[in-house]
Amino acid sequence: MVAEAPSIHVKDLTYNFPDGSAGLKDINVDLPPGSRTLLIGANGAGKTTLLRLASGKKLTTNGTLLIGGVDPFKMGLEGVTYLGLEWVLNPIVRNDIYVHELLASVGGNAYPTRRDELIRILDIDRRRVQLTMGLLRPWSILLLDEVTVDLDVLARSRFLSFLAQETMTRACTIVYATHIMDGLAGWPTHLVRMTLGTIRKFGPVEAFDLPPLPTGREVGGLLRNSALLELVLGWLREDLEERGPRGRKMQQTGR
Ligand SMILES: Nc1ncnc2c1ncn2[C@@H]1O[C@H](COP(=O)(O)OP(=O)(O)OP(=O)(O)O)[C@@H](O)[C@H]1O
Repeated sequence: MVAEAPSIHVKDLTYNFPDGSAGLKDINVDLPPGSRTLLIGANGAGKTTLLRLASGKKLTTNGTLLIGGVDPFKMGLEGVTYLGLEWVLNPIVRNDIYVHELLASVGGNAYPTRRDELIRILDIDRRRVQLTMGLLRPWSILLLDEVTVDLDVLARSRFLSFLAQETMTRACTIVYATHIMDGLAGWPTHLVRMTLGTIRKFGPVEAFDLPPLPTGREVGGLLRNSALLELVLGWLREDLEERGPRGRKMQQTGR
């Protein structure tokens, strides 16, 4: 990890949506410089909301949010990149502009080495150029909101290696919200577990008890999952049991 990379510090942060509904409650998280964090939680747990707040796109309702020691909303921070699906699936990629022209339009020619490396790693075609455009400028904080759904497993694996390499060679810090645990073993340095707008637990990967895997390549005829996926499956089952089925209230009141 590179020491001058920014840290992420969130203290007693509560956020309500403009319609008054609760978004995040009492969030406390500390992620060190140069860390690679996986943000994990069921649909609707608040991952996107937290990432967008950290990117400075929303005003924090109360509490403290500091990226590299400063408030991203007030400072309009340079070097904080938020990439979500709305960015990578933007229909711009379906028009006829060439890859190099698109990359040049976001300053690609200023970073020829990064541009060419990203083109190689992502095996760029028009669908992937959008992701490259978002990653091109050397960010110091990357907030990724599952952007790899469109990548095949080889491209995703190379992309994850590229991100790990970035944190080891430049001053940068990554938070990645994903539901796809495939190929992530060994990638994160930290985990954050979110449930219903709250942080359930966070810390270095070593602080989490990864469930023991059954020995042998197969279990009951199925290939075994990674320890990370087993851990996350356990969390989501627990969340589901605690929360109950969606729409239960509606069903009850409708009877
Ligand atoms: N602008 C908004 N106004 C009111 N409620 C919202 C708004 N945006 C999101 N929500 C609600 O807040 C909750 C958290 O949403 P969020 O998108 O942060 O979850 P998430 O963990 O990223 O989910 P997913 O895994 O499905 O992307 C959800 O119940 C969502 O419906």
